[in-house]
Amino acid sequence: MKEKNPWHTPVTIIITVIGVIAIVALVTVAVLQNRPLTQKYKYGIVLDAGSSHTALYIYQWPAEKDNNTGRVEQTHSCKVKGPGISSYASEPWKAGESLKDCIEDAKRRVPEKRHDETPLYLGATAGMRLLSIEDSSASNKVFQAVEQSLQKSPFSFQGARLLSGQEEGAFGWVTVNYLDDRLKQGLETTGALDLGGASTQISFVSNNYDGSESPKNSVTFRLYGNDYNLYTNSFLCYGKDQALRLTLAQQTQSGPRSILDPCFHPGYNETVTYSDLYDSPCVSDRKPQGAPVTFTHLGQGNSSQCQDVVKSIFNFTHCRYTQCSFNGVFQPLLQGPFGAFSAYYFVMNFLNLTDTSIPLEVVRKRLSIYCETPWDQIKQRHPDVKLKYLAEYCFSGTYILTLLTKGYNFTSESYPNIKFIKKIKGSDAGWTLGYMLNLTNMIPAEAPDSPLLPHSGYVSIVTVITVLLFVLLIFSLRPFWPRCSKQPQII
Ligand SMILES: Nc1ncnc2c1ncn2[C@@H]1O[C@H](COP(=O)(O)OP(=O)(O)O)[C@@H](O)[C@H]1O
Ligand SMILES: [Ca+2]
Repeated sequence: MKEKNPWHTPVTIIITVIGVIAIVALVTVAVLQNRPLTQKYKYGIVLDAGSSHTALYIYQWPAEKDNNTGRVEQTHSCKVKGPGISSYASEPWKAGESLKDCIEDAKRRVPEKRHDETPLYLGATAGMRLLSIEDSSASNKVFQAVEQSLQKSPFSFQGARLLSGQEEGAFGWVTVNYLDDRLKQGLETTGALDLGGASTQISFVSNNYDGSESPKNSVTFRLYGNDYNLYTNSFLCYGKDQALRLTLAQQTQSGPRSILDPCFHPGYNETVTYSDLYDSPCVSDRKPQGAPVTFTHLGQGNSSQCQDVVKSIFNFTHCRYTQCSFNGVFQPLLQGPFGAFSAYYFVMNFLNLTDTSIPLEVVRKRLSIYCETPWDQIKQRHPDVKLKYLAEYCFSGTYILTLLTKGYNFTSESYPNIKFIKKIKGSDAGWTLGYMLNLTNMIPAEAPDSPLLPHSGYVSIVTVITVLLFVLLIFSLRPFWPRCSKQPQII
């Protein structure tokens, strides 16, 4: 006789069906209820008005998660055509006009319904710092012109202002460490090295620096529950364009008709106007009296002499602190890894020298071979590179190595701690992101509460527990199971 399968009794079938429906319903509800809300983004726009050019950056972050780290990313950047806004001192309205194309671009990139809630900031750096020293009314007019132009945009314009060197250095440091997810996790931070055209910044955390020695170099932050005591310094006139002026001023003090410049390639030959060269507060007080109108700038391509000329723009004679970098500026002991960006990256990348595991001596050797290469050959090898940049890479490379080793005291041992970087996780390294995070209060002082589990972990646990409960339920109903006896049943 056939034994009847106890699972096939109507009671168990009903329990099973109800159970399965209950599990499916429970898991569905749990998943839907806790699903991350459809991703809606918020946006922020920062204009970096640098000395050589202006760039616009668009950032986005999930609308629900303003307070979480590592969530703001750069989605787009736009390079403004023409020079930096400080170059429009004599026709300020053109500074405002110059920004229009990138604003139009941003209008297309940010969804229209978000335009009026998207904050728009403009921060100006060393070019405008120099203009405000030279001619403060001209710099005010340039700011007025860009403000007028940006107020007409559909975005929520929050003002155009001059960043201090301290802010520029500190926000660059915030950007690098935010993008690397180092702040929320309380990890050892990365120092920031920013080389611009008119100024250069160094910012890092050093254990033996509490800010009491030279307080003007100290910036303190409380971010995600951690305290940071940051050392930062900005050297005005030590961006690479102004540093080049300093070396040219050094070589033209006697008012010569021509100079043989060791930092330019052999065969390089350009006419330079004295009044152009000395038209900057970095050198204007040293303009030689009775010089001719122009001089001929000839290249010599002599690396060791170039190093000497570059070294001569740094002053190491006085230091009223326990230790200094240069020009009497306090600097604590270097510590930790460093990210070097902006012109550090452009120059070292062009020279194929971004790999800092190459020994410093080899880097110097390769650079000297490059500097000694005739100008004609260099032009032939790089027909697509802007001639102004191309002519200056030998000087710029030498300046970078001198600034790092003689200026900041990096050694052959600590040089590999530097990484030349352009972007981190798709966002440009620079002060703009840190500036926006600060102004939108996007980095909280205390660590935000985070969910115990990620969404997927939560769903798995709910499913497993539900299945377990169901199995338990089935077993607890055992007394009601139909008897399953081995005895033959009487039909
Ligand atoms: N492709 C490139 N090659 C070499 N130098 C570059 C390149 N792109 C930009 N630069 C230089 O990077 C520097 C950027 O400085 P910038 O941000 O404008 O000035 P600052 O930060 O001092 O206000 C300038 O010296 C500019 O010439
Ligand atoms: Ca800059």
